Amino acid sequence: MLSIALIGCGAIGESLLKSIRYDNHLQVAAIVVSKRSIDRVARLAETLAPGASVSENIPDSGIDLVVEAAGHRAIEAHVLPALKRGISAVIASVGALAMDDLAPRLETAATNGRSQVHLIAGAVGAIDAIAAAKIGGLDKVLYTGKKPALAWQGTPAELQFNLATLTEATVVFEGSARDAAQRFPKNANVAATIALASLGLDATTVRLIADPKASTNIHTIDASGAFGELNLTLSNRPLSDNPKTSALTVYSMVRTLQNLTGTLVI
Ligand SMILES: NC(=O)C1=CN([C@@H]2O[C@H](COP(=O)(O)OP(=O)(O)OC[C@H]3O[C@@H](n4cnc5c(N)ncnc54)[C@H](OP(=O)(O)O)[C@@H]3O)[C@@H](O)[C@H]2O)C=CC1
Ligand SMILES: O=C([O-])CC(=O)C(=O)O
Repeated sequence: MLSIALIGCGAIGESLLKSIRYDNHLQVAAIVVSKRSIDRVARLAETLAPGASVSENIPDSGIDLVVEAAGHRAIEAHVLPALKRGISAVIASVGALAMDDLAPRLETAATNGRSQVHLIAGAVGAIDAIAAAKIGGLDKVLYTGKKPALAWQGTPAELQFNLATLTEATVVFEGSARDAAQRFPKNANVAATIALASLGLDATTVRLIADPKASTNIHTIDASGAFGELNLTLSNRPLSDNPKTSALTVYSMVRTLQNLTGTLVI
């Protein structure tokens, strides 16, 4: 039985709790949330994670694994200290690794604590294939992320375009995966994931598109190298609680957790 501290209980966190509720190998022992969310999440936990503590901090003992679904700042506040304490972590907010020196700090914390960081594939696929292709040598990796226009609300795209009146698919960003992840922390985690698995944050090219005609989150990877070529398109249904986030992200998180407790894993 893996005893989990879930960090964040928004769209992903709540959906994750529903998905793993009856898994005999996983026990959510703690849910770590901001002060303002404690009452709301304590009510949710009564049915979705009975017995879990709900507080602002990871308990001092009894936790085997930290699962982050809270955003970039929570990694700094909760994941880094947990890794140093010897508690491994599963991270959803992979784009955070494009910030400052967070990636090497996570590595140092995990080395010192003899723990491990698992970055989920999240809303995208073929991470295994591009990571393998990298070993033979990659020439080009382009990620294109297209979402409904309103999924770009609250992002820098809103300052440049009137999202509510767009009539055509519009490129809202073109550049490196590092810039994309830094400027669109809630919409470009997969850009960072693809980059970290392939050519790196600075050499992986990203294009982000707001499309008023789209009803799904469409992720495309075009890669080429010594292995040949890869062209992948996913058309993901968004979570009802958060149109920025695809349901596949939750399933990817569940799969990661199941692989940590399973005996025959794929
Ligand atoms: N890898 C991938 O493919 C994807 C990754 N993501 C990442 O997952 C994260 C979660 O996504 P989603 O659930 O849709 O987002 P939501 O905004 O629905 O939920 C995030 C939750 O995290 C909580 N939170 C924020 N900061 C902290 C903190 N320091 N400590 C504890 N809780 C905190 C918020 O609560 P409060 O309001 O109380 O602060 C909120 O309830 C996103 O921020 C994004 O970075 C998202 C989609 C895909
Ligand atoms: O959920 C998605 O479709 C992808 C996403 O938001 C991200 O990469 O941050």
